[in-house]
Amino acid sequence: MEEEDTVKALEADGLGKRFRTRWALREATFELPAGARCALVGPNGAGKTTLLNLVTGLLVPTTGGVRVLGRPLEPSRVAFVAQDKPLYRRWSVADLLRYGAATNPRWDRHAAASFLRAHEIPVQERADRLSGGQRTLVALALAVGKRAGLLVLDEPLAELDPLARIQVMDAVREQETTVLLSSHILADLAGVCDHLILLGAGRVRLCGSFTELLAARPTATTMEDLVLDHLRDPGLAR
Ligand SMILES: Nc1ncnc2c1ncn2[C@@H]1O[C@H](COP(=O)(O)OP(=O)(O)OP(=O)(O)O)[C@@H](O)[C@H]1O
Repeated sequence: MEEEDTVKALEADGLGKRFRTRWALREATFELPAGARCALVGPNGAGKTTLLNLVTGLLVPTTGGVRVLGRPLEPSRVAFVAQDKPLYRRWSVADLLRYGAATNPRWDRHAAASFLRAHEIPVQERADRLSGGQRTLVALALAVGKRAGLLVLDEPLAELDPLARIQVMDAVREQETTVLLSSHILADLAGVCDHLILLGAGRVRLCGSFTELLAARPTATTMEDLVLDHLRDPGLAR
């Protein structure tokens, strides 16, 4: 039991990515405990998508590496909801579920189906005929079915109206697995996340649980205060 408690869901050690001569992310070292729901925030161009692509194995790091649940990164252990979701918009939701079943070794069709039922998503509908919020929920259902140890979401709230954002964040809150999600909508993250990684100009500026981070900065009373305080620092601009 003690050993289980100390296994980290995600560890990054000296993680960096350079595109030609430009570093998108440098020397990122952090860890997330199992069960954490972590907000990844930072200004445009700070390196959030790059970090998520490294954590999911879509990009190869220039330096350092990532471990998931104490082991070297295996893409099958990470579920990713990318910004452009879901992948095949001309397919029906049922087709997407069949694809999930065919491509994931630990596919849990009951979990995916009950997630879709709970959110009243019509499974015979084509993905491109669903609303943006429903499409995000379908992408989340596919991630839930994958039964991965880490769920990664890149700006799941972008372009969603307030009601859809609430629905998506409620769905994220229900997840028992470790979640890492990027967003610019701080107010929506605060009610769901308990950990924070703040990136600025390609470097990790803050990382930890809200409780620890707020205790270390007595002038901030909320996660939003904390982030805005740091974002106003001109050193964060690229
Ligand atoms: N494939 C690429 N080739 C060259 N440069 C890239 C590439 N991907 C990202 N970059 C650069 O790396 C930096 C970080 O980009 P990234 O997309 O990770 O930032 P971000 O924090 O996700 O930004 P946003 O909030 O605008 O989505 C930027 O300067 C970007 O131009």
